[in-house]
Amino acid sequence: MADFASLGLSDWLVKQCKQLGINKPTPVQENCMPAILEGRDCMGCAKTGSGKTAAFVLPVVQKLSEDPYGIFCLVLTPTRELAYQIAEQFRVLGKPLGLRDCIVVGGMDMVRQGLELTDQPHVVVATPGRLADHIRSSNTVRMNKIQFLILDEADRLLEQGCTDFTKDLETILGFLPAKRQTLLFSATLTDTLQELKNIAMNKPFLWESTSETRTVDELDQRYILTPEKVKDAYLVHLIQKFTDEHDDWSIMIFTKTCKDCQVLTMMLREFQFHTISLHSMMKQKQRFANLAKFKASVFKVLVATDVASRGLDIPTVQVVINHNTPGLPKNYIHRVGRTARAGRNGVSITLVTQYDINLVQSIEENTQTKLKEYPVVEKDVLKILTQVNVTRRQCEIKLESTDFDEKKEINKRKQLILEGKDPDLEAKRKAELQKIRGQKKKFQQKIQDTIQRQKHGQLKKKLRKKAADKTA
Ligand SMILES: Nc1ncnc2c1ncn2[C@@H]1O[C@H](COP(=O)(O)OP(=O)(O)OP(=O)(O)O)[C@@H](O)[C@H]1O
Repeated sequence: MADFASLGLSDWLVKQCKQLGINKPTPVQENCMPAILEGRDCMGCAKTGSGKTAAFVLPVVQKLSEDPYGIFCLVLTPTRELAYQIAEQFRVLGKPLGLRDCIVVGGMDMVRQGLELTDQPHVVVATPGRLADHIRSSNTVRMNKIQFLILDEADRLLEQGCTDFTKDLETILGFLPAKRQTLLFSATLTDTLQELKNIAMNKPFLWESTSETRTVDELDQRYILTPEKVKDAYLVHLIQKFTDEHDDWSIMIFTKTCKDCQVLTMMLREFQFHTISLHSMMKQKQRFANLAKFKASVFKVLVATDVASRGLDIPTVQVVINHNTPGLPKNYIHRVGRTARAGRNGVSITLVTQYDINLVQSIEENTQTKLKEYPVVEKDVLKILTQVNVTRRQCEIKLESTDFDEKKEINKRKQLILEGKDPDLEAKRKAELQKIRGQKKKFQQKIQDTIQRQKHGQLKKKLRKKAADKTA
């Protein structure tokens, strides 16, 4: 196996790696770093927690030490928390160089960011929306000397999910020099490979780990089949069990919506679990503060939406619980990848209702892994069922008395305005669409009823004929 020096890193950088416990290159580092140092575009697809960040940070820092000027490298990433984590790696590994970074993310002071950007940092780590805002609104930002463009979690940046980055990416890509190295990384790159290849134009070096499975072997993947109404009781039971048995374990719980995330946090607190939350309806400062407290193990339970599912590297996370079964296999891969990182063990437990069985099948097919049932003594869960459900309802009522839903509406309107849409017109369109859907449903129901009636009539006829034949 190669060492970092033989891959082309200077002695001082190898020393710097050692200080971080990075002694031997992981496969993604061993394979991608030489190509990047040679000047090639690169696409690296490797499992969660396999060291993809250092696979691009190290060659950039090496190159920067050889020829530093202007804003040298731009990293784009889908979430604000991830931007801070990546910047931290640049800062630590590039410390002997006096590397200067600038973080450009939404929810933080735009004026200050603007000033930092004009101060020509070596590395800019940004979320696409905020950086595109700076580019559109200011003529002082210069990025014409960029040597590296890096898209971390590249497939997420390009997919058209609930946050659509495509317009912002267009603005940013149009602003960058064509002559540059482009590096794309993710644990689920293959799903959008073609679109990604169009961004990395110079015949990119593509490296993909050869393993058949898409999740790490150190991860024990489990499921619990439960009716919807018993889900929360299972959740409380699991957390009680893990916190009783392992006082140094941290637990991440993923939920489908911000509201669910908030209610579950309130509920778990009622049961005296030290719980905090992370979702997009929180103020950014609160998001950072909560994540810092969770990382420092001040709080051992974090309830989060998918905003925390990608990239976050928190070594103490030993358990991931999916309160809802993720609709897409790749979301599952990233969520459960928050544990069992860098060779450590971890457990994931997905709560599955009868309606989610096909989702589990597609997760199993996609990851090439079979989820095993997690054994639970059912009567222990049933014992707490009423108490859990009553507590949840109380928390829901408490939340309804706040302006949580109102804030959601305001945020939605803000988002639509930012996208150049008229919120009232959109609401009208949505209502019309719902009306049409309702009519369609009614019509389908009518057809179904008629078919049922006809079948019933035919059956009756048959039975009558049978009875008549018998008596004859
Ligand atoms: N060569 C190495 N040896 C030991 N540890 C390493 C090495 N490279 C990176 N690490 C550590 O492994 C952990 C996971 O790395 P990283 O966050 O880069 O994973 P990733 O592949 O980007 O995962 P994800 O797909 O979830 O974003 C980090 O704590 C990092 O410091």
